[in-house]
Amino acid sequence: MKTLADILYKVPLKAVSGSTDVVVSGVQIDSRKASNRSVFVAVKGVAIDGHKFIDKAIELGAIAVVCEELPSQQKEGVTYVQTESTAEAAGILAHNFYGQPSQKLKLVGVTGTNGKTTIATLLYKLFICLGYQCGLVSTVENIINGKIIPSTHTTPDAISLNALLKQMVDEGCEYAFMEVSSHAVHQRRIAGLEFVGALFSNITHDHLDYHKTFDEYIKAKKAFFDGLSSSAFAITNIDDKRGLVMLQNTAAKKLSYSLRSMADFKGKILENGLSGLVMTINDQEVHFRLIGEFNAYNLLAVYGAAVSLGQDKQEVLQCLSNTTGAEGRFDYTVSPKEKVIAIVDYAHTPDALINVLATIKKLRQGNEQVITVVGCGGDRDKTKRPVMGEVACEHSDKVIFTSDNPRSEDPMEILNDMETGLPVSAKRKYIAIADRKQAIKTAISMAQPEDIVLVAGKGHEKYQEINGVKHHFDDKEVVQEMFELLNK
Ligand SMILES: CC(=O)N[C@H]1[C@@H](OP(=O)(O)OP(=O)(O)OC[C@H]2O[C@@H](n3ccc(=O)[nH]c3=O)[C@H](O)[C@@H]2O)O[C@H](CO)[C@@H](O)[C@@H]1O[C@H](C)C(=O)N[C@@H](C)C(=O)N[C@H](CCC(=O)O)C(=O)O
Ligand SMILES: Nc1ncnc2c1ncn2[C@@H]1O[C@H](COP(=O)(O)OP(=O)(O)OP(=O)(O)O)[C@@H](O)[C@H]1O
Ligand SMILES: N[C@H](CCC[C@H](N)C(=O)O)C(=O)O
Ligand SMILES: [Mg+2]
Repeated sequence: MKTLADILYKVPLKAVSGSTDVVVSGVQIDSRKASNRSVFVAVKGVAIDGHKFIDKAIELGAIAVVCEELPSQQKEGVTYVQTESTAEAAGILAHNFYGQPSQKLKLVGVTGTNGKTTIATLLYKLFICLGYQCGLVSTVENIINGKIIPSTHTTPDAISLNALLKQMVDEGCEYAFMEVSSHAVHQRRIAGLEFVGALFSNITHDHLDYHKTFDEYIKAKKAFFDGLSSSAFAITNIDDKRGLVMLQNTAAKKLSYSLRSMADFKGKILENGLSGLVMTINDQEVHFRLIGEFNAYNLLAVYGAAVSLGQDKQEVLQCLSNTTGAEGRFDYTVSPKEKVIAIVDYAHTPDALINVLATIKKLRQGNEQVITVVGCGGDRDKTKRPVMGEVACEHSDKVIFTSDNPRSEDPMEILNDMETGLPVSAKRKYIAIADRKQAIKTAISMAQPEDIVLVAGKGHEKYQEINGVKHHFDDKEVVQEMFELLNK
């Protein structure tokens, strides 16, 4: 049983009206979830101001309200707490309410534009292989010792996140690996958490709809490292232009990885083909099942984290050598008869698309064509659309622009955005087919034996979101269907 005073521990207070010596039943940032004796935290959101729902939460039983502005009319028997940032307070309150779970686990966070899911998933798989009980918080799914809990965000809101971490503690986990999105840092979903380690993968164009400028986006990611304690470690990719900036103001122990220069964790690719990567990591030669240079970076980051967590280098490399990546990341199938290669990948940023197409280019053995099916999400950063259109055309032989979660937007408008700015030479290369299933089928039927079809943008996703409704859709399923047809 916890009181309001217990969970206010470490929350910077401006004013309190009413008693804090009251037993509370939970913490909520959504008034609709308030119930008897819960604490409602009013957060100013992107769409709406949570302060508007204070009375609604009290009607549903909230016994205390944490807010940035005290309401002029206060209700009898309700405690009002004023604080500078309720988003920050929500994290700390949730952490206290759930028994400070991040202190009972070794929590490692991964941030960066691309590679978070891959790195966090590899860490989870590695530590399971090393014999530990672990948890994972990721875009694809959350996992507690093998048990899957569906995921709604890359990084859940502070309440769901702390509840999940508590469940990990209750189920005996020693380690937890989580993705830390820039939205989560900016919205303080991670406030109050104690990380033993943090990793940076890279930063490139994405989410400018939300952060407005690239500098703001960098600042959001950097704030994660700025908040680490001196007992934590921070590992960065020094081949990324912003790699060192990320660690500029951190109190944590600074470590680096690189494929190009001297670093604490130094890798060198010896072979890079469809059967995997052969590389040296700090002079040890190892074969990995993962494909592509970008995965060499992900593997270095994972190795660095494992060694920093005190694991045996040999055992780490042995486990990693057998590990496969995350679902829908360079996920490939070969058609039985024509040997067409279909690759389903979650590349949904210009940089990820360049990387995956560069990897494919290196895998080509002769004159096989590369046919790319790609779209851009609706209600998301519009400035990446023409860039992704251009990247796809520049690095593929043929391209089909199609829909990728149009959400509330008109799919044809998104396709138009992708087409603007394409050079004349590219215009002969592409067609637009808004229906994603039709687009994938067309690409596969256009393919000659041994050609490569890249289906980019949705990876593991099992839906196509149109006007607020998620319709079942699975890129891999459509590829399989088409391969079966070809085989008849
Ligand atoms: C743009 C964005 O990040 N939005 C997130 C944000 O919502 P918001 O600021 O719009 O909230 P709001 O609707 O304005 O409401 C403000 C407050 O009022 C409360 N409210 C609202 C209505 C009501 O009746 N009662 C009530 O109390 C809300 O609970 C909220 O606390 O806070 C919500 C609660 O934490 C999130 O669920 C929501 O994620 C939306 C659904 C989303 O799509 N987010 C994406 C962009 C996202 O977060 N993505 C990143 C990954 C990005 C990457 O690839 O790196 C992620 O971590 O998943
Ligand atoms: N280290 C990397 N550098 C660049 N691109 C990468 C890297 N790792 C993966 N990718 C590419 O980016 C795509 C997304 O990878 P992943 O899901 O691991 O990233 P993420 O950061 O979790 O993305 P999200 O923010 O959407 O959850 C992959 O499908 C692949 O094409
Ligand atoms: N975490 C990213 C995922 C994008 C995936 C893509 N399929 C899309 O829907 O745009 C986002 O929410 O922006
Ligand atoms: Mg992810």
